[in-house]
Amino acid sequence: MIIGMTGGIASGKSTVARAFAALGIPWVDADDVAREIVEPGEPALAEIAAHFGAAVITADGRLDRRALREIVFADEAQRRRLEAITHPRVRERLTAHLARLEAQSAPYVLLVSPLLFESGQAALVDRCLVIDVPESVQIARTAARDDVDEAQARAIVAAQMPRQARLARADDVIDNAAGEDALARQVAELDRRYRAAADLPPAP
Ligand SMILES: CC(C)(COP(=O)(O)OP(=O)(O)OC[C@H]1O[C@@H](n2cnc3c(N)ncnc32)[C@H](O)[C@@H]1O)[C@@H](O)C(=O)NCCC(=O)NCCS
Ligand SMILES: Nc1ncnc2c1ncn2[C@@H]1O[C@H](COP(=O)(O)OP(=O)(O)OP(=O)(O)O)[C@@H](O)[C@H]1O
Repeated sequence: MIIGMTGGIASGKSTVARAFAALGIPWVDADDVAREIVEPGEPALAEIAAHFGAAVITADGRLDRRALREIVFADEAQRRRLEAITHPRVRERLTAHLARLEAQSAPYVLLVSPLLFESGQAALVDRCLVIDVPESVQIARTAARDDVDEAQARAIVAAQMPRQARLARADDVIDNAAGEDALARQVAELDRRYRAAADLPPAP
């Protein structure tokens, strides 16, 4: 069984994934895979350089992520162009990662992705788990964590699926506006349900 975990920027996906990992559940993160496919030498990086120009490539030939971020979150057409280059490759590599994880005979596995619904990755999973927080919490946590100002955090949130639309597609929801204790309880309860669905005993 593959659980797709999603939520907007800074909703807490990595934090929740670590809590599942502590219960023995393996996971793959779409943001990590999206980084792998633009490493030097990868065809996606060459396509990005051809379309966006030298301004998005650093002196040592790597992707200048900040420069590209500033372009694509200010211009939807450019963001769509970037996604046309990256998303098919991300999906292809995720499929291979998930097959490898499933072969490890874990009770179930997690695909963690900010764009599970937006980029067609939901087709790769059996159930969708949404990590839900109000937008104000997302913006505050993004600005506190990343090298991103509040206006850009708002632009990134605006480029993602609206909160209510995401919730409407959820099979399960974790409310991550509450504290870490409440989060741990919700993860333990879901883990019990997922193991029961997979017909396996609970974690010790
Ligand atoms: C624009 C890029 C270069 C910015 O890089 P940066 O290191 O600043 O951010 P990072 O990759 O860590 O992403 C941070 C968050 O931004 C959000 N985000 C990233 N890409 C997108 C997008 N196309 N649409 C909406 N939100 C996005 C996600 O919530 C993500 O978790 C990078 O995000 C990118 O290449 N995006 C396109 C690939 C993609 O869609 N990745 C998302 C997972 S498939
Ligand atoms: N329940 C919580 N209470 C307080 N802070 C939290 C909680 N959950 C997560 N955070 C903090 O919020 C920030 C975002 O969390 P995290 O990195 O897990 O989100 P994410 O959804 O994986 O983000 P992204 O996809 O943007 O990388 C982190 O700084 C994290 O420590």
